[in-house]
This record gives sequence, structure tokens and C-alpha cells, in this order.
Amino acid sequence: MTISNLLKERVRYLPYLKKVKQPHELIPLFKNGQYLGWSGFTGVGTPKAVPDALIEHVEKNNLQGKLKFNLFVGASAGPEENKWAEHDMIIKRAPHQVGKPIAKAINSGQIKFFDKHLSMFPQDLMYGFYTRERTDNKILDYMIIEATAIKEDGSIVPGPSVGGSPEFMAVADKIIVEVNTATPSFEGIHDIDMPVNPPYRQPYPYVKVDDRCGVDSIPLDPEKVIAIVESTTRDKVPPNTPSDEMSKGIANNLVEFFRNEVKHGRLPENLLPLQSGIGNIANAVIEGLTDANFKHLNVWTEVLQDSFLDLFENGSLDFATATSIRLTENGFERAFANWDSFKNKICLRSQVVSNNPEMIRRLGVIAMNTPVEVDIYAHANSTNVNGSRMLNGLGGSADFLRNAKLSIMHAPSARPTKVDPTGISSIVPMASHVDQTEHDLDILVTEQGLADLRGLCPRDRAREIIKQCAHPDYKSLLTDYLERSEHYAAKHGCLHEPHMLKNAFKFHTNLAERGTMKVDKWDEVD
Ligand SMILES: CC(=O)SCCNC(=O)CCNC(=O)[C@H](O)C(C)(C)COP(=O)(O)OP(=O)(O)OC[C@H]1O[C@@H](n2cnc3c(N)ncnc32)[C@H](O)[C@@H]1OP(=O)(O)O
Repeated sequence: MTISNLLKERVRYLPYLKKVKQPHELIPLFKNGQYLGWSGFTGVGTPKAVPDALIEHVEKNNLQGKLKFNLFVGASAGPEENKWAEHDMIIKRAPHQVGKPIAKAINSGQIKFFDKHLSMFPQDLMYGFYTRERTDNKILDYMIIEATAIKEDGSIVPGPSVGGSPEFMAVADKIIVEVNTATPSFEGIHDIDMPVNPPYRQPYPYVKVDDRCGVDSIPLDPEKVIAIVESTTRDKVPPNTPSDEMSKGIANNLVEFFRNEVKHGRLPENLLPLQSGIGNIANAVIEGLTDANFKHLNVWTEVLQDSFLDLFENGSLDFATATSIRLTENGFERAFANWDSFKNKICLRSQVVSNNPEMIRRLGVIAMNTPVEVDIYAHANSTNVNGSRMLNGLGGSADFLRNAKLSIMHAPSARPTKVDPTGISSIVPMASHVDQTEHDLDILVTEQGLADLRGLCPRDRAREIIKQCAHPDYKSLLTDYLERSEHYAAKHGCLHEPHMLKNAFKFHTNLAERGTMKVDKWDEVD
């Protein structure tokens, strides 16, 4: 078959050129029930050509629900996994996903999804934890990895994400490489630690965000590679919602807090390495830091979103390391336009390193993530609306929030429903699902204010959260809940973290029944 010049330029290990195939030629390899690993993290660096060819095959032959896979990706995979969900092609999925179709398939029970700390998922997969039911001793049947180049020794240069690819490749029976010739080569920006299982694992030696001690491509046994496919589709990340008064309010409160920490000597003037989560609010908070005039900032995070480009461009940010650069199309254009200077200021690592508790604690990272809700005692829900509807998954939020020097959660104080513009309070009496505990969180911030929870007992914490962070529509309701709970608990000798269990989820049941968390009255307790 003809091989494009672009592909020949990118594939520098010549024996692979004999393995170049069209995606549809690979269809017979795929059988119902197989275990697949994909590269990618937060919708970038994922394979596209082979997953798309499989969708076409399923559509053409009416195989929906008959050709299904156990699918593992470092984090979310973008439009392809959503199309697979729509075509009922996924049996099991882990550890994180984003998109309405896949969330719908999970919440309808069609896909068996489990979410796991992103620092742990790849190693646990390697341990064979998730394939215990297999009788053939295999872990992954195929790993499909997107590369932006292949070096002379056959090793793989990933694109804008590393994610779990090193571990997935290590345990894959066979590997299919999609070489993306539409995106520039990312050669030189990766620093990859190859997986080693206990008892032989060594400490990660990084003491600064820009340290490099790994390799710049993923080595592999070339015999495992069964096909090279050219891919000509770029990653497509939807635009972020522009920041508004609410997100600017959150950012301002945070900036004031950081300045005060610097003033009191608890943070250096250039702060400490920042981690910022995913989503619109996280993006807007980083936007807010752009105007704050901090200098020589550093970033140790898992995902870089567009707003980090502004921090680089205005000279506030010296260096950023992550496992994924999840830029919008416009963001990638901006990055590629200044690629030569940009690529020296970033480094992409595998997710077991970017999210590693050892590194996060050693570097004193400042972690900032968005919850679904936080309760008055600072237990936070990052994943399940009303305790049961999965949004995206835990992701790396707990990797960072458990181990950071400062663990910060930021959220709007209220969100709208169809019937009430402030129908959902982000502060609730009891979290309907807990991902981050009271033992993890230091700071909670909304556009209303910032609650510093360090060293406070649960009841003081509750008063601080209600006073500083709750929306005015909910302050008196939450105070009423707290005071009634204290009255009830005093009688029963359980005043440490008082609750009225009968009423603890009244906000949530009211929301389900009436579209608002504004409770009319509490159930009697004695
Ligand atoms: C890859 C990584 O792991 S990055 C590291 C951090 N990772 C995480 O924190 C993972 C968990 N967190 C998340 O997935 C996100 O931060 C979220 C979903 C909690 C918030 O995302 P944002 O985009 O900032 O907030 P936003 O307010 O737009 O909410 C997103 C959706 O969740 C819904 N939602 C959020 N909170 C609630 C709530 N309490 N009740 C009902 N719906 C809610 C919103 O209505 C919105 O739904 P829509 O998409 O249908 O409009």
C-alpha cells in the first residue's frame, strides 16, 4: 500500500513501515469481550482512526450490543468513547470519563463503570487487579496508542498526553500504533518513568517541577507492534465557558488568601507548585491568577487547560508539568504558534508520576478542585449527583487533595435548576456521596467568601463554612439545621459532628421532588 510522505517522516524505525495498515484491515482482530487499552487523558492523545473504523463496522453490520469491549483509558477519551457508548460497544469502563452519552450509558446501567484514583489505576491494572476473571493470563488484548513520532529504536513519542500508556503498553499482548500526522510532533516534551512493580520500585527522584530523570519516549518490544495506522484527525476539545462574575469572585477570594499566606510566611512569594482541576470553574480560577501579578509561578498538575497559556504569556508562570495538555483548538493554535519557546517550559509525565502522592507532598503542591457539593463538616462529593448520578468520576482530585500542602475546593455557592435560579446549594447538611473527607480539606471557597478550615473542630468548621461560603438563600436554613442537630446531639451525647439523620438528606430529597433544595420544614426529631 502507498505510505504518505508525512508518515514516512514520522516513523523513523523502518521495519514498522512494513506493518502500515488501513484501519478497516484491523477489524477482524477485534472480538466481543476483549480488553482494550487506549492512550489519552482528558480527551487528548487518544486513538481515533481504529475506534472510528470499529464504529463504522458496528453501524454497517448492526452489531450494536454484540461487539463490546472492556475499555481502559488513562482518564477521559473524548468523542470516540462517547460514540462507542452510543453504539453500545462498552461493557466495562474505568477510571474517568467525560461526555453526556457515556455518562448516560453509565447511569442507565448499560456500562459498568468504576472510578479509581488516577495515580493508582495504571499500576493496579498491571497488578492484574481488574482482569482477575480472565483465564488466559492476559491483561490487555490490545493497546491502541496514538503517537506523534516513532524513534529509530522503535520507541513511541506520544502526543499531548502520556496518561497510563507506559503501563498499558507493558501489559498489552499486542500494540497498534496510530501515528497522528495532522498534529505536530511532540518530541522532546515528555519525561517518562517506566513502570516497575514492588518490591523493586525506587523513589521518584524529582525535587523541582522541571526535573527530568526519565526517558523522552516509551520503549517497547517492536515484535508486539502488529500494525501502524496513519491518523489525520486532530484532538477536538470544546471551548470553555467564559469566566463570569461568579468565577471571578472565586478567583479574587483565592488571590486574597494567597497574598495573606505569603504575608504571614506560610507560602513563598511565588507560592508553591499549583495544581488545578478540570472544568469551567478551574479554568476560570487560573484565568483569575493571571491578573494577580504573581511572578515565577510553577505548576505541578495533571491537566493544563487554555488559561495556563495566559499565565505563560504574561510572564507569571516559569514552568508547568502535567500528564496532559488539554487545549481547545484555539489553544493548540496559540501553543503551536510559539512552540519553540513553549515546549521548553512544559514537561509531560505519566499519570502515576504527575498524580503521585509522594511527589505532591514533597513539592508542597497547592491543590484546587471543584466539587459537586460540600457538607457543613467539609466532606466533599466530586462525582455523584444526589449520591447516585455519576458525572465524570473522581479523577485525580483525591490524589491531590489528600496529599497537597494546601487542599482547596472551589465552587459556586449555588447552581440553578429549571424552577429555581439558586435551586442547588453547593453547601449541604450531609454530602450525599463522599470522595474527599473532612481530614483532607483545608480551604473551601465560593464567590461569597473563603472558609479557612485548618485546625477547626467540626462544629466551628460548620459555622465558618455557612458564614463564609453558603449562598444567602441558604444561610439561615443551614444554620437552622446545625442548631437543631446540636440540640438533638446534646441530648444524646453525640455532639462531635452533630446530625439529624432523619433530615440529613432533606436538601436532596426536596431537590428530587420539587426542583429546589429550599426545605420548608424539618421532620421532628427528639
Ligand atoms: C482529570 C482530572 O481528574 S482533573 C483533576 C480534578 N478532577 C476532579 O475534580 C474530578 C471531579 N470533578 C469534576 O468532574 C468537575 O470538576 C465537576 C463536574 C464536579 C464540576 O465541573 P465544572 O465544569 O467546573 O462545573 P459545572 O458547574 O459546569 O458543572 C458541570 C455539570 O455538573 C452538574 N452539577 C454540578 N454540581 C451539581 C449538583 N450539586 N447537583 C446537580 N448537578 C450538578 C452541573 O449542572 C453541570 O451539568 P451540565 O453539564 O448538564 O450543565
